[in-house]
Amino acid sequence: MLKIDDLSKGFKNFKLDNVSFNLEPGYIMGFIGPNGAGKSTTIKLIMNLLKKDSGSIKIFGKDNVKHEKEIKDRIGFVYDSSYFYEDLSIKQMKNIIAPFYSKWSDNTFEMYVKRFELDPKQKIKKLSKGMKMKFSLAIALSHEADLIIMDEPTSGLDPVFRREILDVLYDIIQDENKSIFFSTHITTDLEKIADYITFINKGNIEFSKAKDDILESFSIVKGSPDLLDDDMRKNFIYIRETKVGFEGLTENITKVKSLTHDKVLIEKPSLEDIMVYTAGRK
Ligand SMILES: Nc1ncnc2c1ncn2[C@@H]1O[C@H](COP(=O)(O)OP(=O)(O)OP(=O)(O)O)[C@@H](O)[C@H]1O
Repeated sequence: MLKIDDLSKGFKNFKLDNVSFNLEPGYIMGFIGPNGAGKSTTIKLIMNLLKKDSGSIKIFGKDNVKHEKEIKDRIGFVYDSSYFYEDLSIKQMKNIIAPFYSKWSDNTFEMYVKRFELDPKQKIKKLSKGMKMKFSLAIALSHEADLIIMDEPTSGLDPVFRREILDVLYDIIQDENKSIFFSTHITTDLEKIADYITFINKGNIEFSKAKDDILESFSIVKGSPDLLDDDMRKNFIYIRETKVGFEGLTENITKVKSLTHDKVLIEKPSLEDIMVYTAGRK
């Protein structure tokens, strides 16, 4: 579906550095990372809204620039800021967008408009942020796209809207030939629906793996500060220390257990823990 190899793009104060990852058909991949890590830059490069310096982006096995028109016909794209004409109504805007897609379906669009409780006569400028996102999503889902790409689709949405959007995404993925790639800061959403997580930090991919493998491979360790000698420290990605104890993230729990003779408390980290500790690593 999506294959990115050694993708680089430099700005004055930032470099997206040899980014590589793959997304197979039938899966949802979450794209996470701190502010300014390079998520939107990567998505813009995928959508050919920015020009890469080097590397390759293949979508449906084809170069994303050479075959842009054909590829975009099969992509549903949801961008984080509104790109609609504010003075038009939902229906008028839809009428402008629909002819660009070879497989546009008014029936599907109307189904989503109903499901999202949108009024087709309402002007775009009168829609709330959540309603605009729903409208974007209705557009993205109404032309039988095989790949849905979204930049922070759930940001700023309340939990009820968010859950509904996650349900829609989950329904789409029941078709094993479709995939979804989306960036988000809301890692709990990914814990619910993502199959794969790609984590970018300062323009570099930290990991791109199955969510279950990620959650399985990391552990949070809590213990007394006197356990932290140099040997022990080497096993941690990040350690937060106070006078009374430490808390650290490790990928090497067997070694930590043997060094501490089980005198530590071990917990399973959330994706947020993994992201925060990995990003905080010195
Ligand atoms: N057109 C541009 N010109 C110069 N620098 C840019 C440009 N676009 C992005 N950047 C810089 O590239 C870096 C990565 O930005 P990007 O928007 O990709 O991050 P992000 O991971 O999407 O962040 P956020 O989570 O805050 O949305 C930032 O330092 C940003 O200032």
